[in-house]
Amino acid sequence: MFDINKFWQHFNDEMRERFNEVAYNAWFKNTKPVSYNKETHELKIAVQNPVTKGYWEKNLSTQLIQSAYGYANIEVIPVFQIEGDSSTERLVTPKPQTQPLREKTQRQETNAFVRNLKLNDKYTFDNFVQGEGNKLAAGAALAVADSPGSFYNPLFIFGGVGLGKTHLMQAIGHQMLAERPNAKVVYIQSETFVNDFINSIKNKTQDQFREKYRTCDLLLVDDIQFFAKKEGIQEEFFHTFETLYNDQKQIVMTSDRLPTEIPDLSERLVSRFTWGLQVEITPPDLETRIAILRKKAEAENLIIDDSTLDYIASQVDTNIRELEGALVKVQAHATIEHEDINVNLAREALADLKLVQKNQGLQISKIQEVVANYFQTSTYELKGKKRVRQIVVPRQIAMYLSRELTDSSLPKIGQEFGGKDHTTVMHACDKISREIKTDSDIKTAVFDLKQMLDR
Ligand SMILES: Nc1ncnc2c1ncn2[C@@H]1O[C@H](COP(=O)(O)OP(=O)(O)OP(=O)(O)O)[C@@H](O)[C@H]1O
Repeated sequence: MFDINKFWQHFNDEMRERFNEVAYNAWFKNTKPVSYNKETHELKIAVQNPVTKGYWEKNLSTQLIQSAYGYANIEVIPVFQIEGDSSTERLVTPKPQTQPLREKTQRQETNAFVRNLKLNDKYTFDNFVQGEGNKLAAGAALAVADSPGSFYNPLFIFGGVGLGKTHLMQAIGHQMLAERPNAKVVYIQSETFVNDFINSIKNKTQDQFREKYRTCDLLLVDDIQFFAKKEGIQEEFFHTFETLYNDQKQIVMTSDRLPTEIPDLSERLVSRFTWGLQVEITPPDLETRIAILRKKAEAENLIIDDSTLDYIASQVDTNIRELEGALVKVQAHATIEHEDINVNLAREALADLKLVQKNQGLQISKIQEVVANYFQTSTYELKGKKRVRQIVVPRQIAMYLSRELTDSSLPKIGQEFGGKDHTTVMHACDKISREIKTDSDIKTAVFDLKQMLDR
């Protein structure tokens, strides 16, 4: 009799030995066996999200089959299903991966020159706290670090300012260097690529430029949105990308928005960027913010009780860099005042900071409220799915105004409108922009609403 729970325990024990804690938590902690069919030998396994599913199918199935064979002498057929993923992050599912043109080349370990540019020692997987807003991105980064060049290539991480995109990207670099110290890892800001390219033209050193970028094992390009509208650079990057991709070298990019939202990014780059995986990081919830602060406090040997951590975390809700800044500020205040850190001290230290971002700038929720009132409908309907004209038009106008009057990305707006796709928002924005020119009712409504929102 094959007891799946006992077997699962046995398999997990084996895997715990093989994987470090971060990887173990990512792939096994929330993965559970569901059922085993002794006729068909299908072993159903529930995983949390598509990244985990992909990783299991590609990298862990064989080990599972072997383990089951060793344990009970049966050949199981693993079948994966995604269960209850409440995550708010978006995962843009890859198009079928096009096969690289050339055969995988033997990695050149010897004589490889190390080009470990400015990786921050602190940006490792161990120091990265996983939470709702980043767990898909973290899983994808771990998967890429595990099988560079073959799993999700390129990996495109996008999201707002200070949410850990650079941290995750560099963690992949650290892991590669830990496993292959001679690997050539190139980490750059996209502006560096631009400057290097321009200098190489000026100094007639294009060969060296190409050598630097086209022969690395891992290319990490931060903030790729700065390639917007730079045609020559895009052309050069396209060739860099092609060479690396065809050699099955891993490419990881970050951006504050999706490739389709980067102005004048060439079609062929947009399409290549979608070959792999695009995954979003969204702002951390309170629990994750507390966990991040706790980790930082431990690293600095600071003793801070839970209620104080809770207080600091509640003051900064969108940007982890600012959250860290708040902790430094509290720490400095304690040193100057020669006092222990507690809630009162934290309150004093942060009093002068206008840290709570949610009151800054116009919020999408405010736009929804004003638009709903104007059209005598409700925010509930604006976020809903009804396709009748009396609701569709206000909804599209609200989306258009959210795009015009806030810094929010299309995915973020989609999310605020009941989890709609960014293409729906894009369509609404295009449509209203056109109709303002041709339909005087729409024009008047948008004009009035803008006046109302202009506090
Ligand atoms: N999940 C996390 N766990 C621990 N630290 C984090 C986490 N996310 C972000 N940080 C820390 O927050 C700071 C900002 O992160 P990072 O620079 O990676 O953000 P970013 O998304 O690349 O920002 P930008 O858009 O400005 O480039 C870093 O010090 C990073 O270590």
